[in-house]
Amino acid sequence: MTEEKKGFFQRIFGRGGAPAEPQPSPEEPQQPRPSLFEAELAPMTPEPPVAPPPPAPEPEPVAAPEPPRVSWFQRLKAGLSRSSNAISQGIASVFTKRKLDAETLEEFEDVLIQADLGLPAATAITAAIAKGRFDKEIEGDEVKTILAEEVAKILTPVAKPLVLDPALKPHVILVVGVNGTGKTTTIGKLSAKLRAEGRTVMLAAGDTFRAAAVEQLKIWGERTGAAVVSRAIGADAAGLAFDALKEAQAAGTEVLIIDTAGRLQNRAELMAELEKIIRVIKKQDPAAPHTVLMTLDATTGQNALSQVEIFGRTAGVTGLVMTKLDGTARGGILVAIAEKYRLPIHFIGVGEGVDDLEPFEAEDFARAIAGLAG
Ligand SMILES: Nc1nc2c(ncn2[C@@H]2O[C@H](COP(=O)(O)OP(=O)(O)OP(=O)(O)O)[C@@H](O)[C@H]2O)c(=O)[nH]1
Repeated sequence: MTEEKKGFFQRIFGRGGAPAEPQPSPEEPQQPRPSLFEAELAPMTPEPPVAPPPPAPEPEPVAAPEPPRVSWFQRLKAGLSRSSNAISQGIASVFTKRKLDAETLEEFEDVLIQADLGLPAATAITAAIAKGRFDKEIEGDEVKTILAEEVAKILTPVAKPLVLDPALKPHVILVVGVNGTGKTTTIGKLSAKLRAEGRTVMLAAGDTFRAAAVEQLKIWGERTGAAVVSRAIGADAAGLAFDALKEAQAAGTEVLIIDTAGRLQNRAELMAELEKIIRVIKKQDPAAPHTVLMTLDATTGQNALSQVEIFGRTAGVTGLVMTKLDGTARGGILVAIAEKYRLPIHFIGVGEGVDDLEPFEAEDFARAIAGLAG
């Protein structure tokens, strides 16, 4: 993890936001806290000193420190441990010889492919390891460092903040993705961030198939102070999106986030419905949706590639959010996706809570997947 992380909002929205929460620093010496009791009894005018001086106040009992919340990097690292363990074990079993040779490199390439990084990335990383080191001694830790550097090279160009245009009222964000990938939860988290920044937000419950999804969005709306537009179950999702945009325009809302029903990318009729939603939104504002966010479940392996391919083509995805990176993620796939599609990755989800959405940081991710400390 980078030593000094910029403020969340600065990084994601490119302007000043809520100040970062003060972090507890256990090493710092405790400043003696002024006693409230003494302050209340302090005389208004100084009195002549009275001997003997009062005994020193009893030290205040120090409350037991609250157990620190697991940092998002620790959760990311734990979430990626399935991938990083497989890679670490692969490195330990492959780099057993004293000198680096072609067989070792080939076996290492296989380890990376098994970890979902994809052939082009695996080849590039293996070539970087071979460069200048062929027939020389190499340690596992050196391999990990090079791996992290090479993964960071692939991910850095796509680690981009989500930029909202403040001139738009509203800036329309359409959220798409396969069932259960975390669309509604991500919308709730995003809404919370935007509201904390003081922006007005409207949520459109475009998953008109599932009553539970509409309810879930309403709860997020209530929790985050965002208006929610919904219709009866079974209503036309495109019509709802159209109405929501009209309402947001009339109200001068700054950000409209439209939820959509989850759909498998190979269901042509559902993908056609998504196209219709976009067509109808464009009737109201030809430039909208300004952002098409796609959620990807990090526990999915290779299938994520075809999800990005087809949603990208059908819905014009402009950026990705990788969710569930706190679980048993198959993080390598993100490297393959970045290498192949070069779509911006705006955020990662590291839990189900409202604060568990973080800007995507290429270097942190690269170090975590290589099994290095943050
Ligand atoms: N651990 C973890 N769970 C998450 C994260 N994001 C979402 N979830 C959980 O994943 C499940 C599905 O999330 P939803 O937000 O309902 O997903 P969806 O894409 O809206 O689902 P559909 O409407 O069925 O398509 C819920 O149980 C969420 O709490 C995350 O970053 N980490």
